[in-house]
Amino acid sequence: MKYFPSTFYLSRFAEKEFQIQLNKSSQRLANTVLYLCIFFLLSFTVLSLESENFTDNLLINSIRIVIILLSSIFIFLNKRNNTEKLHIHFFGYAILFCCTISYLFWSFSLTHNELKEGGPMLVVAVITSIPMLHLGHKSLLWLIICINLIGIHVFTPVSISWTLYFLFTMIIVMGYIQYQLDILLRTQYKAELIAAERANTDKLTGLYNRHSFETKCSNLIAQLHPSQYIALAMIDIDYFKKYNDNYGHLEGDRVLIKVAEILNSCEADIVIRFGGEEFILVKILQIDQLNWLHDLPKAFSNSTIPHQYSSFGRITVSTGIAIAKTNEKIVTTKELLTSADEAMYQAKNTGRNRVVSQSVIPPKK
Ligand SMILES: Nc1nc2c(ncn2[C@@H]2O[C@H](COP(=O)(O)OP(=O)(O)OP(=O)(O)O)[C@@H](O)[C@H]2O)c(=O)[nH]1
Repeated sequence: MKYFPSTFYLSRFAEKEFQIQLNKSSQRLANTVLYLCIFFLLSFTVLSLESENFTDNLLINSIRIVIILLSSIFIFLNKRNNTEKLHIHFFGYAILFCCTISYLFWSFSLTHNELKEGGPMLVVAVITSIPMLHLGHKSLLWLIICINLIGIHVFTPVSISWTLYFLFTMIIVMGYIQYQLDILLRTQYKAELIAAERANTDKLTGLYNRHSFETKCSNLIAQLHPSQYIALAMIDIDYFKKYNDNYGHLEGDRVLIKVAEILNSCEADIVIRFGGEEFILVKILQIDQLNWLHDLPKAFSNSTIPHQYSSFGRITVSTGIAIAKTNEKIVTTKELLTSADEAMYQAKNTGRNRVVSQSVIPPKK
């Protein structure tokens, strides 16, 4: 039996992304609970000031003030925190939560001394629900909770059997709810991932579609090292209208699938069906790879797809490649695309079934 959905439900990468998303949504809830804690702790301190037993309870009041300060720091840090570090930050946050809430009840029992059997039940109910906020490091958080409960038992006038009874009951109930919640949230996340993947994928060829082009290309440009080049190739099937008109659209679809297969084997970093019979390939190149795709016409002649209405007698493609080296200025996706488009039309106008490359020099900003 697998106990922690975090270890088996999603891939490692997806799990990390999921935790970041979850922590972000828990951030506000966590802050609200901390504000409440601060409010209660301040009230107890003020009450103790009013009843003039502040100095009698000096240790307790000092702990209250320390927790108030710590909580305020956490709220401040939490608001400034970036998403990447939130995971680690949130763990510290969860520990503070456990301690603050335990202390709150301890404090409450000391002030009113009338928690009786209901006291530990409430304490356990609240505390056992805390790990729900943070889906990582569960075992450690449960351990902290148990230590806190022992503390509460020591400081409140309740029999050990009641505390243990409530502790085990609540752990079973909350553990079950948590397990279901873990599965539910991850199922939802998985469904979102699948929907996003579908929205970014071309149904016919299985390649990424235009929708995801901008983001993927910008991400690739951001990874470029100074010694590397980036190449964007725009590929257009020649005389495809004639193919459709004579062989029919279904046959045309089959050609698109075959073309996608050939392009997929070109070792590009990104392969996109840009729309209609246009494809885009993007790749980071080393200096010795600058003739990338120059034998693409040969690849199409090897896997002959007959097209008797083309002057070549088979399916061919015209390719325009834009190559940029980003030594000083950063090239943009738009600049690459415009240049590749120009080169592709040059390939069309000079006879089709060929590759035309041109360098892109980003304009001075
Ligand atoms: N079968 C099929 N055809 C498509 C699809 N999307 C676009 N097309 C067809 O692609 C053809 C594009 O034709 P044109 O833009 O005139 O280009 P072309 O005939 O290839 O001519 P050149 O590019 O000048 O060589 C049109 O007939 C569109 O109907 C598709 O998903 N399936």
